[in-house]
Amino acid sequence: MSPDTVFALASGAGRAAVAVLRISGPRSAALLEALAGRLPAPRMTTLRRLRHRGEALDRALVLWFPGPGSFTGEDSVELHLHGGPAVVAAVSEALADLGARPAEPGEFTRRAFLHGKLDLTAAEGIADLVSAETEAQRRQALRQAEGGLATREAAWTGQLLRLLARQEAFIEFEDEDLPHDLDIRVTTEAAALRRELEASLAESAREERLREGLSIAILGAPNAGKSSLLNALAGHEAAIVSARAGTTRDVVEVRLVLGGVPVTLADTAGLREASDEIEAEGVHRALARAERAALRLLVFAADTAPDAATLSLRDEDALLVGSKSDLGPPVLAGALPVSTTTGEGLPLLRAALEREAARLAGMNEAAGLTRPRHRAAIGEAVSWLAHLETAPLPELRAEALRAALRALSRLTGRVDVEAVLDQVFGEFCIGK
Ligand SMILES: Nc1nc2c(ncn2[C@@H]2O[C@H](COP(=O)(O)OP(=O)(O)OP(=O)(O)O)[C@@H](O)[C@H]2O)c(=O)[nH]1
Repeated sequence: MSPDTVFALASGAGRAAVAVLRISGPRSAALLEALAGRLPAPRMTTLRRLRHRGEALDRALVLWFPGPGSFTGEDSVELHLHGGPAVVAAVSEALADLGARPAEPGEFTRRAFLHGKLDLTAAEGIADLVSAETEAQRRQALRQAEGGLATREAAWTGQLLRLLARQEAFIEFEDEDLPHDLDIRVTTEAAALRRELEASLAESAREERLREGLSIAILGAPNAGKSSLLNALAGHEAAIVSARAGTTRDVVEVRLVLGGVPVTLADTAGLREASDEIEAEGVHRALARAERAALRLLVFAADTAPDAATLSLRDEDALLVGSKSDLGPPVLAGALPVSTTTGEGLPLLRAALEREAARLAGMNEAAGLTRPRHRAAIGEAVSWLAHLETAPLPELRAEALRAALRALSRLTGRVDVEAVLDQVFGEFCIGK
């Protein structure tokens, strides 16, 4: 059964100068002919009047992409319509009337994957490009869409296949004149590859934070000036500031961009023995947020002694802020003096935050793992390679290598281990 022919608005919804309707599937050419007359030359922009059942619908630029040289790999059409909702609706109705159906979310990219036009990591990169909000996210997404991660995966897969071919040769031609240390070399090289994969896992937290946004929590005693700090960094009055201790009860969030990294900055309830159950819940939420945040801003006011609850949150992912510096020097050595009243220290704090954002969520040198799905696949390959190192028999080691290959192939969703292995092993043939 041939697949449906689908259509969807590729540009944003609502009124616009131009709306792009995309059509993909075996009936694309027939639909275009029905609406616009004879087919234009492939990939050439042509101005046509679109008609359906005797009714003129629009004058539009039409493009005809014969498969497989299209985004989806199928016959495809693009209609660049006038962007009014009524025009889009009329042309969509005509397409449905002619037997096409509206596409599901992501269906064009899914079809491109099924036709081998891109692998899963590239498809994810395209999804990330569409939702990228900052410059660093755009660069990260583009690198993945252009095959950065797939290239690394291919290199790792290539290494594993060579190891497997050698391990198989060792099993199959055991009695023959093979280098006697072939078997040991497989284990040593597998261990080196395992360490490389582990390094990519260690780096993955930064890439994931960049893709998802970095979480920063502001913590401190009641009245330390946390809400004032959030408002100063956000540039607007997001949180209520008052002289009454215990004003902030829930977590208040603002979105910022720091050094190209999208950040969620959260103001939290002051840490102290709560006087009622609402405040107790607020403190509970503050501590939960502190736990989840990649970076903690610990705020100590110049007019109060450092409190134990906030002090206990000090670690390498905490930045100490000495607030209300207009009232005196910070009470804690190493705290950055800041006053939201005079503005002192705010540029320095912002610079420190940008540095931390780059450290915690910057792009890596090599294309990295940006999703839990990637981490899971690599993590599984790592545990199979660790397994190999202790496996007592060559057959078990070969099996561990196959399992590692299968785990890796889930990254791109494209590699057929057996097929590639036939090819590699065929080349390896030792005169037999
Ligand atoms: N002198 C001075 N006062 C400040 C400064 N920042 C905040 N304050 C005052 O300190 C009091 C508490 O400020 P908030 O920002 O509400 O403090 P908070 O830590 O969010 O307080 P809770 O919500 O109770 O936990 C208010 O009266 C502010 O005006 C500052 O830089 N200098």
